[in-house]
Amino acid sequence: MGELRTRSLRADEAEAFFDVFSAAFLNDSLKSSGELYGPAFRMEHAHGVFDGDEMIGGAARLEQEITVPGPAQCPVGAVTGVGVAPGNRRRGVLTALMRAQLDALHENGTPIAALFASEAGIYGRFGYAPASFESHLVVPRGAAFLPTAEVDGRRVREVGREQGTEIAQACYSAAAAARTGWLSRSDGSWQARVLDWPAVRSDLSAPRFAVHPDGYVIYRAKRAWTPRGPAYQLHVAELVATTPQAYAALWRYLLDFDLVAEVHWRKAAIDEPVLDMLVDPRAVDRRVVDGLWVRLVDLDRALMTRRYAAPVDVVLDVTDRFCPWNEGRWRLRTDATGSTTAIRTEDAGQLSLDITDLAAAYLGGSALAALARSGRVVEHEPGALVATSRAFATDCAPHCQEGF
Ligand SMILES: CC(=O)SCCNC(=O)CCNC(=O)[C@H](O)C(C)(C)COP(=O)(O)OP(=O)(O)OC[C@H]1O[C@@H](n2cnc3c(N)ncnc32)[C@H](O)[C@@H]1OP(=O)(O)O
Repeated sequence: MGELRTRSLRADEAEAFFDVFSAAFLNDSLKSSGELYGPAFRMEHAHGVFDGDEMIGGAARLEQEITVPGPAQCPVGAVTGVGVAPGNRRRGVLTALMRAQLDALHENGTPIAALFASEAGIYGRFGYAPASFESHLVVPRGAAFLPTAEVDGRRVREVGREQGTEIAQACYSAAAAARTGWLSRSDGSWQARVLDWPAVRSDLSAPRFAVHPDGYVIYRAKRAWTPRGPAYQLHVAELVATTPQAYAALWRYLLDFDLVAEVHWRKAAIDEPVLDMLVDPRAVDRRVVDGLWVRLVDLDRALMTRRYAAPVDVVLDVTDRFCPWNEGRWRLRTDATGSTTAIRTEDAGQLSLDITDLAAAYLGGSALAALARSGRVVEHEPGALVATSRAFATDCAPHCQEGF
């Protein structure tokens, strides 16, 4: 085995990149995924690791914006397409890719990186932590709403892909800017989201679009006939509404669908409003798993981009094994006007924590006070923990219904 070299890729290396990606996921149909994902990202933003002339590992990133608490928009490196060809694993290929990628984001001033992890044990060592959680919901057909749920009576109608995408794009952009954890989307990302692509279709129908004047739902159907009758499933890809009444109308539409036994949504928020609208919330199957993983690339930029729930003045003593430029003591200070500074200080640390703890708390997904109970965050000055934890808290749980 030769010496490994890591470098950014050229546009003409897309085929080799997607070959590695498909080999890594043991899925031959991903070889053609360049068609699907190609328009979403630029190959020059991807890195490859080479053994001689052979590409044996790759990692890409999309340059997008994420809504952070405030709400405020923050540039994010959305990491995707990470894979190392079988037979080349545990040689440090991923480590080299993460090194190159985080150095590039640091150099170009992108404050945070984010990803969905295939396996939860991989990314903590590189400073990532789960920053949002998602619910897998299964709601039975016909589930009744409480009288407090007001359903907008205007009609929900089915439209084709082209019209549906146009309506969805406008509605999504209006909603995303206010929802912590939602990402901006390029035309390429939209294309990847709405195409009917066999590799991701599995046993589901092509995406279907149902629209309302103030919202939309993109879903796929799974047909099933049983001796007791039809038992179709509807699988929600995303449901977006700009008013609570439209949200209720879209859910009512799904829950009252003929032939259907269950509505599934794998990427619902953990505080999804439908859970508070049902007469019988126990009828819902709900499983919570990690969602978006975040890495603070530049701690100071990241901390200064978001807003805080309360004024705070605290010295954080931070460890960061993989990005040492974040290590050390930082004074985070916000005032009642929302003005925030995060600067290096020689003062004694009031809280000791790792960069992964700040990532976990960054969008409001985990409380620093809870992380302290697990021993990850240590308080050195009484009162510092509660004050800082409250400042990081958000009204609604962060959520990200992307799948990159
Ligand atoms: C954002 C995304 O795209 S997520 C998709 C990630 N890709 C996949 O899951 C595809 C299948 N898996 C792979 O391609 C590879 O196994 C990868 C990318 C997960 C790991 O690549 P490798 O080159 O083997 O990793 P590398 O040798 O750099 O390992 C670094 C460390 O991570 C650990 N590690 C690597 N993979 C895993 C894993 N799946 N679970 C737990 N630990 C892991 C290694 O043991 C090593 O630990 P050490 O530093 O204590 O020795």
